[in-house]
Amino acid sequence: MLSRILEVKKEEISRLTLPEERGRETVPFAESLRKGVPSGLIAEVKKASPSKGLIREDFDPVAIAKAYEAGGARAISVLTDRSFFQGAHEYLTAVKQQVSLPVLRKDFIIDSLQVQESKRIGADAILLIGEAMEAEQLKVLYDEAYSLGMEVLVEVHALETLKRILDIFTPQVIGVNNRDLNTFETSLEQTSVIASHVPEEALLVSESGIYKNEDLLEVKRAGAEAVLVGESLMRETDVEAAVRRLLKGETS
Ligand SMILES: O=P(O)(O)OC[C@@H](O)[C@@H](O)c1c[nH]c2ccccc12
Repeated sequence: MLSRILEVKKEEISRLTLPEERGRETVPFAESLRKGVPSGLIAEVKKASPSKGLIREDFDPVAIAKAYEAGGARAISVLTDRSFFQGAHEYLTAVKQQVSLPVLRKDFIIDSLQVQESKRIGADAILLIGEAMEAEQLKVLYDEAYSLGMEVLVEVHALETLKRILDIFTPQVIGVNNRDLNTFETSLEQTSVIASHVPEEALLVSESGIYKNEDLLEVKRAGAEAVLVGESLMRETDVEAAVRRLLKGETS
């Protein structure tokens, strides 16, 4: 699956022209998550996914992001990939303009042009997926993002991938994707597999497959300092109440 997505991305990049700068001032991402520790929540605006199909029919990205903020999330993730996740750049720009939390651009970023584009559409942080490129290339895009004033969530699924990256540098924020992007298999245990190899100074985020407060407690016990949650919140009618239930009053 991941390789199919990357093929489509390469084609998109070949046609990419940079939009005008649309965002506002950037808001610190890692710092906001650290304030949420022990469970800084990145809540994701996600309409659909290749594994689950359409997740939410009644889809108003700004209303959802505002409910996430009111419920106690520390950052908002917005899917901008159109082809596989029915996302849009416009969703991110709109959320950035109307919500004060930092906004993470969730997409398959493998090229410098996409990093520049992220800044222009208003991202405070971007996702870089370890499995999507060589560690050297990831470092180049990582440095470029920081030089533009953005931050980076470096995601890995496999321990091997993390080791390749740590051989080169230590990212400030490291995410474990509990879902394997090739098979879609999801297991929260992946967080414990990775956690003991993550350097102390990096902030560890556990991503995907978190449905309830017990799941959150499980990944926290494994060492996660923040979580990234999409589907389970997107399926709820009252999104704000769902965030509160997930966090169970653990953050202010
Ligand atoms: O909907 P979930 O299971 O709560 O997962 C959210 C997020 O982790 C997931 O959307 C995700 C993690 N890494 C990605 C990379 C690309 C696209 C999507 C993702």
